[in-house]
Amino acid sequence: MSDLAIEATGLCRTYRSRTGWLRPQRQEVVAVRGVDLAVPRGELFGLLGPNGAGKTTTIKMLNTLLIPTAGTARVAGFDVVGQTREVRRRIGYVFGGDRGLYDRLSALDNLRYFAELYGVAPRDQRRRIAELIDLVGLTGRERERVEGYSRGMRQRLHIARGLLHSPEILFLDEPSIGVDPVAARELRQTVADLASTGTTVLLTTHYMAEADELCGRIAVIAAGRIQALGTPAELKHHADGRQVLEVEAYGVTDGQLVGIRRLPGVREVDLVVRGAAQLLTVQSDTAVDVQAEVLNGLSGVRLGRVTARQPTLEDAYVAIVNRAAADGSNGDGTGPVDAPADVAVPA
Ligand SMILES: Nc1ncnc2c1ncn2[C@@H]1O[C@H](COP(=O)(O)OP(=O)(O)OP(=O)(O)O)[C@@H](O)[C@H]1O
Repeated sequence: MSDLAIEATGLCRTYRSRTGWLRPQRQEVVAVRGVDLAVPRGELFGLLGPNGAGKTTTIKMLNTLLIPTAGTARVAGFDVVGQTREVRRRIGYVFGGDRGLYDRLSALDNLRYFAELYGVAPRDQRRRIAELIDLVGLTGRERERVEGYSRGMRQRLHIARGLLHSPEILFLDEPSIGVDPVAARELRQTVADLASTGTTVLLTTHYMAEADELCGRIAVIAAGRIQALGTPAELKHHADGRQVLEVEAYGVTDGQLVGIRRLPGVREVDLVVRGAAQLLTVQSDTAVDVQAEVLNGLSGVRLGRVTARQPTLEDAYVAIVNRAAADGSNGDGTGPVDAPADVAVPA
């Protein structure tokens, strides 16, 4: 038996579609362009990246829902193209969102139904379902209809469903999407508990903090390629030599952002909306003090708290994704990736 739960070599996927009906045109999107992965059994591995990076496409190839256009992958030791049945028997797949549960049924009845569907032996069903309800923290609520469940509870029930047939490997695609912070914390606890049972977990997420807390190693994917891979501590080195200035502001204009991006020593500029305020984050070289220049560039804007701090893993992630966008690191001239709304364009 291989020590690797997941191994991929040169995995690629191109989508071909047609647009227009009068003069149909063929369109090609290269979603994944040469992904190599080696995930040992029992690891909680994170796949992180901006929108459109290729995370879901990668997961779908690994769990046999999509055929790679090039490259190979083995999951639980079996080939994802030639041995789909063996792979499917050993994996679970849980994706974020609301689909896939019966609202009118209780959690218990949902799990009973899916246990039948997944072929869990009748004599094992009762014990397995009880174990899973306990694992995902729904004990005491299992007889209530799912329609009354919060998003977080539903998501934990999804995880229980994905684990019914005791998979060796669980793919968790954006489990915390749309879940409030408290429920997201409970969800993270569930994932951590699950990993401690020895199940290999491949988690995709947009949230660096989530990956940081949970994952042994993280691959940052952008433009269909792995741009960086390592433990959270290793990834943090991508922001070495930088310092971060955070400014709470009200009404920063695009023109001002462009001006700040052009300041000497500025490496990344990121603006996110936090309630009524904006949070401007400026990464700069430690050798250059940009604070006075940045505040000068914001003249006329009402400012709140101004904080200088050390870079976090999130800052390192922004640096990795932006570097990929800046050098169009697709390597084939297809240009930069789309940065998500909450990730800055490169300075
Ligand atoms: N069925 C499809 N047909 C055509 N293009 C597709 C299809 N599915 C995905 N794509 C494209 O492939 C690229 C990668 O998409 P993918 O869904 O794998 O990214 P992702 O990292 O999971 O993004 P997100 O975080 O937004 O879910 C994107 O450019 C996307 O538009």
